[in-house]
Amino acid sequence: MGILPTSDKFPVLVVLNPHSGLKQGLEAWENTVKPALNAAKKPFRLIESNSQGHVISYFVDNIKPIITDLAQSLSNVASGTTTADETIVYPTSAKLQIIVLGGDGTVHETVNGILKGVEGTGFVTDSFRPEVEFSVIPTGTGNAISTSLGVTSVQDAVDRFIAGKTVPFRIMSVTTKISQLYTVVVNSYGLHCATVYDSDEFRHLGNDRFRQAAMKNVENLKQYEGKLSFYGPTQRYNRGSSSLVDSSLDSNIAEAAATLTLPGPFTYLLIAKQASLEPGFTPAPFAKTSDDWMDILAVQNVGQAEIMQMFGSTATGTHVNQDHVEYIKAKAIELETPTQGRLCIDGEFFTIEAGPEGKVRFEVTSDPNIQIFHIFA
Ligand SMILES: Nc1ncnc2c1ncn2[C@@H]1O[C@H](COP(=O)(O)OP(=O)(O)OP(=O)(O)O)[C@@H](O)[C@H]1O
Repeated sequence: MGILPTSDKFPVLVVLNPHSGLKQGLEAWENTVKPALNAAKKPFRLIESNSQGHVISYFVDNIKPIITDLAQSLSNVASGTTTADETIVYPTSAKLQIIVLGGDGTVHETVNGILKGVEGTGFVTDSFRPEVEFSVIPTGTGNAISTSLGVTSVQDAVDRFIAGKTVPFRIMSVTTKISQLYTVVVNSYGLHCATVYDSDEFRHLGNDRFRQAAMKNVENLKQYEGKLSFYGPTQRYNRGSSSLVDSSLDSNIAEAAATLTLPGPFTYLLIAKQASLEPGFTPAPFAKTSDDWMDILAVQNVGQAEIMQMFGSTATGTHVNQDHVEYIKAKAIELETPTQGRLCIDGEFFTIEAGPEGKVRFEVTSDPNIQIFHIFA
């Protein structure tokens, strides 16, 4: 039996966003990541993002041929005595490695491009299910994924890639009547979303852009109308016992009746998959990159003093002990707003249409054809 090239010979895809953060991606690539790949004799293919949305369209258009090539590189040729007896044995899985030099938005584009590129094609099935292994090199602004995994530098991220240990990288689905996409870090509504929206004008300040924009929005604090409904199991933070306590054991997330409802209005609402959104800012301290929950931080109808008090404790995650903070882990939730609203999904903006027609459902799906991602940790 002859073995054709293995995945070690298949190129690592390197997605470089030269615009992320303070534009340090290219330098990190040339000075640290490329030399490490060359030293490890790992072939690579560089994909340089040239505009917003480029990475999504690249993967929508190319993921199928890439995975086909990868699967072929892993195929075994079982030989008989003559060439005519040879049969090709295709693998049931294939691991595609992707290094992202950018921020969370670039990981978001990569994940969405890959899943859009394979959806509805029968390309990912029980008999063949590719897996994607991400190495995220922190060269964005917030670097939420890297920060939440405790990655401290470009070199640390490269070392973890070379060491080769991965953990599941779970994602959330966000669905409305007319659209569907995936979130890797956080969905937000209210003050946080307004802050991200306004922060682009302060991009030259690096990480400080979020603080500047947050202060601007706290000064003009608004309340955001909306109702949040929970389906299936939930765990709610209990301040008395300082722990998460099962508040619904209902395992059916498709149930019509909500197990819990927060009536709003929301001052601040996060639906997070990562604990930290940037170094020193850990609003969802119980969130885990690899678990099958999403973490909801909800602050309803409070004033500037309560918001500032919360911000004062988010570095340590102790804000969950404050009276006005609700912290709940869930599998499926729906947000409905009485008027048109704005949702922020991994730094991108999305319009929520008013009323039941515009309802947005967030879910950590257990579909193995969606949860195909791992991350070097
Ligand atoms: N060549 C390009 N020129 C301008 N913008 C780009 C380019 N390529 C991608 N983009 C956009 O850059 C934006 C920022 O990317 P990214 O999220 O990686 O960095 P960041 O916002 O600085 O970091 P983080 O998300 O970690 O806070 C994304 O909206 C992406 O679509």
